[in-house]
Amino acid sequence: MKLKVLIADKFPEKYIQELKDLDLEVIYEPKLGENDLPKAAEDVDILVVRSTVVNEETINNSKKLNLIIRAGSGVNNIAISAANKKGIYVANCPGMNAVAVAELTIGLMIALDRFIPDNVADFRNGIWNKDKYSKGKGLKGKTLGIIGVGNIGKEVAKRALAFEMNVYGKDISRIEGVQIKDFSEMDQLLPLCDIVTIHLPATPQTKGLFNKQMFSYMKNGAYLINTSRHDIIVEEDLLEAIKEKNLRVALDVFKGEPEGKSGEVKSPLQNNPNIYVTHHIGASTEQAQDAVAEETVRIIKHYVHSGVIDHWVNRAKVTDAKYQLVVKHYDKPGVLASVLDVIRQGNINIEEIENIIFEGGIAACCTMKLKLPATAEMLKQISENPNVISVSHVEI
Ligand SMILES: NC(=O)C1=CN([C@@H]2O[C@H](COP(=O)(O)OP(=O)(O)OC[C@H]3O[C@@H](n4cnc5c(N)ncnc54)[C@H](O)[C@@H]3O)[C@@H](O)[C@H]2O)C=CC1
Ligand SMILES: O=C(O)C(=O)COP(=O)(O)O
Repeated sequence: MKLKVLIADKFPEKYIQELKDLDLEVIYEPKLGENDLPKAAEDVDILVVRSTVVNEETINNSKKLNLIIRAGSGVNNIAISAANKKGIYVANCPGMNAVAVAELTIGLMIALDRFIPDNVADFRNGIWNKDKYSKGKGLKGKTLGIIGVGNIGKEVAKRALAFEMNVYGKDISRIEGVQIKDFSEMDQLLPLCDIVTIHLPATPQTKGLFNKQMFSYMKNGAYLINTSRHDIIVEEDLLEAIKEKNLRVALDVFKGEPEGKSGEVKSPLQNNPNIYVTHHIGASTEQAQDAVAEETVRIIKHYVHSGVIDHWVNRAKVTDAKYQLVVKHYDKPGVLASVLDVIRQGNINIEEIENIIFEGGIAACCTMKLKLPATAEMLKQISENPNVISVSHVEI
C-alpha cells in the first residue's frame, strides 16, 4: 500500500509532483486549518505543514501518523509533547528560509529609519510631506543587537556588517560563523543598541522575554524588529514602552495573527503610528518557498528509502543512559537475541541501541546505552557466546 502524504499548507506544484513521482499518495489541501486537521490527518502517514497548527487532537486522533514535517523553521505550531507520547517524528527545514527572513529584517530596518510605509500611505492619500519624512538617521555606524544568532540571525549579521553597522549578538550557545561581539547579558547589550532584532524560537524560556524590564534597558528612540514569534514580546509592555521611550517597532508576527491566508485582522497594534506590521511574510519569497519544499521532499525521500529522519527535532537530547555496552559479534541469526536476553534477565532498560555491520557482512558491532550497569556475571555470560568477538562496558 502506498504511503499517504497530506500537505496542509501552500506548497509549490513542482515539488508536489516530485512526491508523486516517489510513488506516494499525495493529498494537497492548502486551505485546511487547525480544526480540520484531526479528521483530515486521521489516516495519513506523513503530514506536511507550514504555519497550520497541528494540535493534540490531530495527533491523538491519528491512526497511522509517523512523521510531521514543518516546511519551515519554527515548530511551535506542532503539539510536540503529544507527538512524543505516540512516537511520531517531528522534523523541520532549518536554514532554508533564513535568507528570506534576513532580507525582510533589513527591509524593516530601512523602512523604520526612512518611514517608507508612511511615505507611501500619504502619497496614496494625496499628501506630500518631504519635510516630515526627511528625518532618517542613517544606518552606517549604528549599533545592531541580534537576539538569537542562529540561521536567520547570522544572515542578518552578514548583511548588517555590509552596511558598516556595529553588530552585536546574544545567544544561549556560543556564536560561531560570524564575526560579531558576543554578549552574555541583555542588560549589558540592550543599552548599547540603536536597533534590536529578535530571531529566537518560541520556547518556554523565550516566552515573554521582551517585557517591561527588557524595554527598560533599551535606548530612547531605539528601533525594535521582531520577525520570530509574537509570544517573545509582551505586547502590553511594548505599547507602554513605545509611549515612554518613543521606540519604533516593526513586526512580522503579532498576537491574534489570523489562521487563514486572507481575511480580516484586528489588533491593538493597528493604530499605533510607531508600529509597522507585515503579514508574516518572512519566509514567503519564491526562493525560500522552493528551498523549503525541496528540503521537505528530500526529508521524505530519505525517510522512505532508509528510515532515517533528517532534522528530527523531537529526539531526546538527553536520555537516562549512564553506561555503554559495545558487543562486537559475528553477524548471524540469534546472536543479538542472546545478548539482549542476558540484559533482559538483569532487568536493565536499554535506552538506545545501534547495530552496524562491517564491510563483507561477517562481523557487526552493537552499541547499547544502558540505564544501569551490566554486572560482571552478565558480561561474562555475553563473552562466553562463541559468536561474540569482544565486549566492552564503560560508564558514560
Ligand atoms: N517570520 C517568518 O516567516 C519566520 C519566522 N521564523 C522564526 O524565527 C525563529 C528563528 O529561526 P532560525 O534562525 O531559523 O532558528 P535557529 O534555530 O537556527 O536559531 C535560533 C537561535 O536562537 C538561540 N536560542 C534559543 N533559545 C534561546 C534563548 N533562550 N536565549 C538566547 N538564544 C536562544 C539558539 O541557540 C539558536 O542559535 C524560528 O524559531 C521561528 O520562530 C523562522 C522563519 C520564518
Ligand atoms: O518557518 C517559519 O518558522 C515561519 O514562521 C514561516 O512561516 P510560513 O511557513 O510562512 O507560514
